[in-house]
Amino acid sequence: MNTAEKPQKRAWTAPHREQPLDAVVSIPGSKSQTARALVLAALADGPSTLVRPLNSRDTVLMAQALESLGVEVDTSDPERWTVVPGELRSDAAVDCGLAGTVMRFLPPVAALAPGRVSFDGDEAAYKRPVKPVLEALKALGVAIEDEGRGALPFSVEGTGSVKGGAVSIDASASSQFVTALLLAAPRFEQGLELTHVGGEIPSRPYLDMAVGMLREAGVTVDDSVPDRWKVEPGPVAAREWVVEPDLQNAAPFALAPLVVGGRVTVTGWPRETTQAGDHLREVIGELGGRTEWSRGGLTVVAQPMNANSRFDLSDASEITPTLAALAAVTKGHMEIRGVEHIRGHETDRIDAMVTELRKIGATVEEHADGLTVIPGLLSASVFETYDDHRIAHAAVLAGLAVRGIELSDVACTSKTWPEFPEVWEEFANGEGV
Ligand SMILES: O=C(O)C1=C[C@@H](OP(=O)(O)O)[C@@H](O)[C@H](O)C1
Ligand SMILES: C=C(OP(=O)(O)O)C(=O)O
Repeated sequence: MNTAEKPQKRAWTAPHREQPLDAVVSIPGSKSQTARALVLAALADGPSTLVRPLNSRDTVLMAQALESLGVEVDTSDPERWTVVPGELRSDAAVDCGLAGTVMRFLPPVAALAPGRVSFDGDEAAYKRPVKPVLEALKALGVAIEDEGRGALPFSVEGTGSVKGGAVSIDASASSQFVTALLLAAPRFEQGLELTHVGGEIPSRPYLDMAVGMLREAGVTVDDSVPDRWKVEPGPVAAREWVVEPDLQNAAPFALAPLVVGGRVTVTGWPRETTQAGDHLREVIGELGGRTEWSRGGLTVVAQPMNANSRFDLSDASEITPTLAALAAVTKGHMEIRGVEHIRGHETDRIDAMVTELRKIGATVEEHADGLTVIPGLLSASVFETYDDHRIAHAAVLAGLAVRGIELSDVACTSKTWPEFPEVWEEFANGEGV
């Protein structure tokens, strides 16, 4: 199992490449599916297995947190994790690291434990919003101690059961608030009727993923009314969860041919999926690239790029930094909108990309909900990565085009892919991976 420790910072020069690519890459499992499968397996009516789970800081933190809550999680076989649920324990201490999935998905699970469960995480995690989940739990009768912060650190004082019922939240800052409550809801005595009240919910495909996986576990979920979910109380079925490759982590690889030419195949890209990263296929097409199903996956083939583009990435916002970096090192204007909520991701990603792309010579206009990038005369810089794996992905894509870009820290990629630097190096320098 990979370590859940906050990684030591490591400066790293991104590899530069001039020749077109011809590569086939395998991407580790989806963070979001692994996190959901672990939670559902922990609440299930028997032992479950996860096939090809993601083994990275976020998912190891999730596994360790569940273990501290009394669930057996055996990660000794990296291809197959087994989860044996048990009586939930209190007096547990959950380390969330910087993982949104852990800090949001586990408080409703902790509410089912018979006592106090404390939550803490990295300093950068203290800025990330959790309030709507905590307020919803309070409204459902669960005692929470957060000194009014609505953020880490906090503790959940469970009584061994949650009554459930109707509750409203504002999920405009993160879809994870909804997912968190839905995943634990079948174990609430009365189930849950959850209504979203507020601005648009971002990252909607993740809600389809949550509802889809709940249904696969035999739970009845009614999502027929927009922004309202009804989850019936009942057992969560133990099962085998087969985890797909993580399509968000595929982004820098899939976009690389648009920078240096050639073609790249991401193996095992599912033909049908609820993963938000699947939106990349559409984005690549709109940029002028071609995608085809070949060589055991999705192949991206470089073609002359379209000059100007505009994207609403509210559904797939995690690709914003990487796409913005692509815009800086290719041609034309790119406007990205609909992603105000990424200011509350691992770092303020809009602010970070505006700063770092200007440093390498791009002209960047900042909007409340996005940015517009116009390439300029580019030169190498130290690219600050702000503890954020997606900013590191952006930096390496820029580094393919601009020789000598140094990432202030590449170890932050361990959040979702500890081997990322070595895999990227081999990809960028080699004939194929
Ligand atoms: O539920 C999930 O697994 C996720 C939902 C999204 O969160 P937001 O809705 O906060 O964007 C996404 O950005 C995150 O990487 C994973
Ligand atoms: C926003 C992200 O992560 P988290 O699950 O921590 O919110 C991400 O992985 O891009």
